[in-house]
Amino acid sequence: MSDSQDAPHTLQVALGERSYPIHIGPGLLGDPRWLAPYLAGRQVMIVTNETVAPLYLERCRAGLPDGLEVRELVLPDGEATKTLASVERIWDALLAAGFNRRCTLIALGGGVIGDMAGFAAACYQRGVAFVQVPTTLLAQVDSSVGGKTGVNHPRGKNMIGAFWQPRAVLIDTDTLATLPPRELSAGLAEVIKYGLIRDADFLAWLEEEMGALRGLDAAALARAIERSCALKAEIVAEDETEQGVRALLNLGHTFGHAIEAHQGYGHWLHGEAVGVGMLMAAALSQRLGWLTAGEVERVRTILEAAALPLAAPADMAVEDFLDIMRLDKKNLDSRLRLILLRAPGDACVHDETPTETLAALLAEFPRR
Ligand SMILES: NC(=O)c1ccc[n+]([C@@H]2O[C@H](COP(=O)([O-])OP(=O)(O)OC[C@H]3O[C@@H](n4cnc5c(N)ncnc54)[C@H](O)[C@@H]3O)[C@@H](O)[C@H]2O)c1
Ligand SMILES: O=C(O)C(=O)C[C@@H](O)[C@H](O)[C@H](O)COP(=O)(O)O
Ligand SMILES: [Zn+2]
Repeated sequence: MSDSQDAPHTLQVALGERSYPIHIGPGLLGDPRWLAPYLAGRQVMIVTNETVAPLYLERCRAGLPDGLEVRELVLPDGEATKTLASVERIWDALLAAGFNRRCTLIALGGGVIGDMAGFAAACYQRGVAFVQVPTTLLAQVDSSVGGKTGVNHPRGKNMIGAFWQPRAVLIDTDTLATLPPRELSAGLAEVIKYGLIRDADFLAWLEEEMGALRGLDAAALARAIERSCALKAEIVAEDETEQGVRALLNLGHTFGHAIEAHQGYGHWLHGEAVGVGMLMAAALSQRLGWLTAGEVERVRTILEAAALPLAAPADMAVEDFLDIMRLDKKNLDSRLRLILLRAPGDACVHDETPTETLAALLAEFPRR
């Protein structure tokens, strides 16, 4: 890549006085220019996990200016640890260190760390500063932006949480070099989501560039991250607390969250469950007469090219799906609200799917 491509790009999440930048580029971690401006005071806690710490904790620490009181908390890894008990560990560590309201939490890791550290920041002494330093593709394109924080409940994903915006998002694209291929594919599911809900040109570009993206081509990844963040920032700025358009970001999630909860958190990666959930949403859209068979096939083909699963778990019956989907946070007045596709690149919120149509889709969708 040329120097100009290497220079970090900055986007803005426009939320009035809580607006914040998303810096995207290689080599950001370890460079004090990027973290220092967003620290609330001298007390800083880096929250990370056992996988990420040996890879990037030292570099993150090196990116902090001298003279700070820096603590590190290394949590266990995995979606199954996205619990209130883990968040309590963060609060315990903050109190043990005597951290006050002007402390800053740095979330160094994937979406699990980001969601938990963000929720800990939202509640500690009724709210302290935090900075997102996402190290998975999924976290870089989605979870680090927009301020949804929280933890899982055995009955449902992200059931306990808060909207709490970070002071900045720092995306060091170099961190993707160590990401396992399965995690890269999981992140690609959320990237494909943006194309499907709002940007048909981006979807077509992704179809062309999927090989480059899976091969960790730096320029292709940088473009995918930037376009994804721009679309998310635009939607969040329009509807921070999901009263309307933000719900489109949930394409595939009503089905996907049901799979994650039913299978036991961590057995299916979030992105894998969302990927197959988007195919289910596309297939349901076809049953409602909105998508053609060819358009559903297009969705299936791009998910396959991203090496994502295309079938639901063999042991999930129709009622297993419906029981969990009835608890979904989008539902109002006991009606299921689903995100469906009018066309690739054009999603909508729909709460009038006949139960028999949904049940038939769930019964007939392929299992693996
Ligand atoms: N808040 C939101 O808006 C939002 C959006 C999307 C997803 N989420 C949540 O995010 C979570 C999924 O995030 P995720 O996919 O990042 O999972 P994750 O946080 O579990 O990270 C995936 C795996 O990659 C490892 N890892 C992280 N960075 C690495 C690196 N650079 N190199 C090697 N390994 C690395 C992690 O330790 C973990 O094992 C789910 O809990 C999901 O609900 C939240
Ligand atoms: O930011 C959003 O809004 C999203 O829906 C993004 C999703 O990719 C993400 O998985 C989110 O955590 C789901 O939110 P939830 O409210 O359905 O738990
Ligand atoms: Zn998601």
